[in-house]
Amino acid sequence: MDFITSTAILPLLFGCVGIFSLFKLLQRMRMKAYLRNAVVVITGATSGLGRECAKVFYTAGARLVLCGRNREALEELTKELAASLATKVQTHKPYTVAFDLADPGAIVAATAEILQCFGYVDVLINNAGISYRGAIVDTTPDVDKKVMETNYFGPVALTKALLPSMIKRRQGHIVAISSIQGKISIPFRSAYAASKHATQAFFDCLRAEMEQYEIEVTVISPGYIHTNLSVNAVTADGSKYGVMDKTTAQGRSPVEVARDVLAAVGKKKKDVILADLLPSLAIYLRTLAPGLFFSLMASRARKERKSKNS
Ligand SMILES: NC(=O)C1=CN([C@@H]2O[C@H](COP(=O)(O)OP(=O)(O)OC[C@H]3O[C@@H](n4cnc5c(N)ncnc54)[C@H](OP(=O)(O)O)[C@@H]3O)[C@@H](O)[C@H]2O)C=CC1
Ligand SMILES: CCCCCCCCCCCCCCCC(=O)OCC(=O)COP(=O)(O)O
Repeated sequence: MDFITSTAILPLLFGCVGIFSLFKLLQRMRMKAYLRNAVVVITGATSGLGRECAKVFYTAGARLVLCGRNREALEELTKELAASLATKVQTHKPYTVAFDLADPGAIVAATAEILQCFGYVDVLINNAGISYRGAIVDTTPDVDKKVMETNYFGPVALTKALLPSMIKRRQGHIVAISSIQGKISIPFRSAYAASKHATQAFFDCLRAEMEQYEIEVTVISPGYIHTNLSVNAVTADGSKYGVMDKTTAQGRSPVEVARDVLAAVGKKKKDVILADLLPSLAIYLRTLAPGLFFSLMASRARKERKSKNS
């Protein structure tokens, strides 16, 4: 046995580890080269995950176009990035473009402004979004529309507006920040879950249709992240929810999630779930045992209703 170990198994083991390390190294080098100097547009860069994505892509040497509604917050972020410590790669001063994704008219003008910054776009990260809290029976159609405009129609319109220039160059990468709720629906999130399911469906179609032009599509579905998403959420009557939910507060750090987004984009992943075991299992349960999943969700709705009424 000792003879076999020393003459066959150990060299084989070292060989495998060596090949694996070399593969990882090459993958990292390819990823860095892909993102260095790439023109990356990030929507919702004023806060939360978008803001952290701006930092990691900036540090990776990307040429950024930062988008959001709040012009001052975008300028502030640009200054913060410029003041950040020197990195190993050359960094570039970001451009900013302020517009409202829920305003279809604004997207046409914003696209022209985005394309003027560097002349083309390599990566579009559709990150901006709002969440929602409410019962379906109490929710006004205007609230459903607002969530769909921000999370679905806006990103779809921006993507479509940027596609012709990507197709012409036969180069580009579209990223959609969806959610675990783009894979499963949980009670009292109807408009949000619907917008994220629509996002998943649209960008899955886009991936298939863009393959001929070598344009990549990545859909990223995170679980809870510690941002202001719940605070900024809209309620059934259109007012701001204004509460930092426990689930949000206990969510992953946006810094870590932004690093995972950078890696997913760099590796040109097609579909990525960034969540703990339970949400990941829930996705399987929804597919393999839908009846059981629906019972669990109904019980969750009962409990939530009870705790609200008590
Ligand atoms: N936090 C979480 O638990 C999770 C978040 N996600 C997703 O991550 C993405 C980022 O959210 P997160 O960082 O958490 O939340 P934040 O509320 O911190 O950030 C949302 C961003 O979207 C922008 N935004 C909102 N509405 C509009 C609009 N009408 N037009 C343009 N920009 C808009 C905001 O910018 P401004 O207000 O300046 O316009 C802000 O920069 C969202 O798509 C969300 O669904 C997914 C899973 C979990
Ligand atoms: C085989 C055993 C399987 C057990 C499965 C039990 C079912 C557990 C349900 C788990 C539900 C997870 C929901 C996760 C939701 C989530 O991560 O959402 C991310 C967001 O987008 C958050 O937005 P919100 O506005 O809702 O805070």
